[in-house]
Amino acid sequence: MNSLKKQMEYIFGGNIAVKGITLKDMTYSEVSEGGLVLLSSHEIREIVKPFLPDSCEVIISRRTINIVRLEQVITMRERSRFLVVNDNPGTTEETVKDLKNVLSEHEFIPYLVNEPIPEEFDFIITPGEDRLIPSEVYQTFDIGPRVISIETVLDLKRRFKLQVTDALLMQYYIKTMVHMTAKNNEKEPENIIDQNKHRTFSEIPTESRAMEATVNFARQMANSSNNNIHIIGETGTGKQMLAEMIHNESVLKDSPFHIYNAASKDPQLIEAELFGDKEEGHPGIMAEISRGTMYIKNIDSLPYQLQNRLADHFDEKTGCSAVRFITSSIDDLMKLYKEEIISQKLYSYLSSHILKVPSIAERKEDILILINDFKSHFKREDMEFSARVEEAFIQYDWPGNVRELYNLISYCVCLNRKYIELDSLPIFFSGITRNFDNPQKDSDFLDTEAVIDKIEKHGFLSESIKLLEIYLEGKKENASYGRRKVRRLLLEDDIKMTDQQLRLRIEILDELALLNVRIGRAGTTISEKGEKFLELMSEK
Ligand SMILES: Nc1ncnc2c1ncn2[C@@H]1O[C@H](COP(=O)(O)OP(=O)(O)OP(=O)(O)O)[C@@H](O)[C@H]1O
Repeated sequence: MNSLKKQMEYIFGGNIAVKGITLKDMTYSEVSEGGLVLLSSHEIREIVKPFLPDSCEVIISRRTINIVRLEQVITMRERSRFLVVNDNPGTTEETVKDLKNVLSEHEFIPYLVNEPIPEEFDFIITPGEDRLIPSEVYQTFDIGPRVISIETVLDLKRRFKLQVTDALLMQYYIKTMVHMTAKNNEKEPENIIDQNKHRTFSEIPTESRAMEATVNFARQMANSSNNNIHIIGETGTGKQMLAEMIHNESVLKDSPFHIYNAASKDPQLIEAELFGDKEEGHPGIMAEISRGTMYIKNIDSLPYQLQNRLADHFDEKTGCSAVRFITSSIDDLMKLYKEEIISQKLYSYLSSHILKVPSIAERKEDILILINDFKSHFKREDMEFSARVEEAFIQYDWPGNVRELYNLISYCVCLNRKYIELDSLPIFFSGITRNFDNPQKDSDFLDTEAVIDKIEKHGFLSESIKLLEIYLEGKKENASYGRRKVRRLLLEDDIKMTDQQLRLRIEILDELALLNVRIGRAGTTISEKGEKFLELMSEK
């Protein structure tokens, strides 16, 4: 799943917001109305269907072999015979077909797990399933897991009406395949949601007194014998994470952690899911749970008439140390009770052990700490934010809290740059620039010597300066120049460059954050840092 998500992010470069979810983490509220769902295979369609709102469009990603990884196989002597090993008959057949299409000079024989090994072949080939290889005797080519196909990429382009040519998208596609190949041996960072499964309180990075108090209280509750805990906090503050931590540090840690989200559901469905459905013949979650922690999020969305029934269940399970209930809400419990959203009986169960998770606005001292934590999570400790970006992060209100902060850092990671400037941040982050009408100069961030050093490794400094000047001209005229026009303007200054040389220069300047390279009509523009660099160079 991580791999498919990464491919999408690399290919579409931030033009599409991508969220990855594994089957085991799927819940009813995971996909919002009107979203587009890309499934990794046909097989999971029926399993996923009940979790998706009717208004969702579902497409199945066609997967194919990663051509970039075929280098060695392409150079083998002709008419070599390969035994193809994959995880099921369907995917084996598809892999054989794709290999035959691309490498018609060789022969490919499908291998079916649990069937005798065919008699005659020279090598084994597998798309990342080397654990299934039936014989160690033969030389094996592992061509890495199958990748999203170009048809699916073009299909997505059409559906999202992206302003990018097929040719450019194709180039990004190939670049992504090369990237996937180069990174193949590196361990992908785990999904942060999966991480909660092993997380404990010691992993909450904080210097906020409010957060510290919450964690200390949670630690005490984890090991106390009370069955009910209620967590209050704005969206994305980490309520679910805290609930999982409580579970992980309690005596129940080896039992399951169940999640039920009561938000945006039909009352009859909630009743059937929690308390059973006689016609369908299932007893309901409450009757089925015999051990572990049950986390019910958005408890205030539970229909009023079901609340006392739930409270009765709490009653039944009180004293039974095998089950604990943790509930959560965004609003304060007293307010919910006063507004008659929560019944008196349920209130009396929930109000005795309350944890409040502070919002980011209430713990601004933690912003840079959290950012460092996320940078190391993505193994991108080298990524640096300019002083203005850091300042803007502190100023911003973060309505989506830690989730929004995490998403923004993962966006920055996808930019694949060392230095992040204000104008590298996504447009939706507009709130951040509001306070910067009079921006202070960010001179200490620009290490001119290091920049010159890097530029000179790839060509003449004077040429890159000219290039930046051209883009500055373009910015003043409010025009984004294509490469052909840039080459013509360079020629006027007697600088002759092939398209490939120009592309490389642009890439280097992009890496140094002196240029902002964007796909499609947005085009390439000079960044604030690029302008600053030109200013400093003209003073020299
Ligand atoms: N202190 C933290 N350190 C690291 N990651 C955190 C922290 N707090 C939250 N997160 C991450 O932020 C994201 C949101 O957290 P979580 O889902 O627990 O929030 P929530 O309050 O339950 O949100 P909602 O009410 O919208 O469901 C998760 O990916 C979580 O792992």
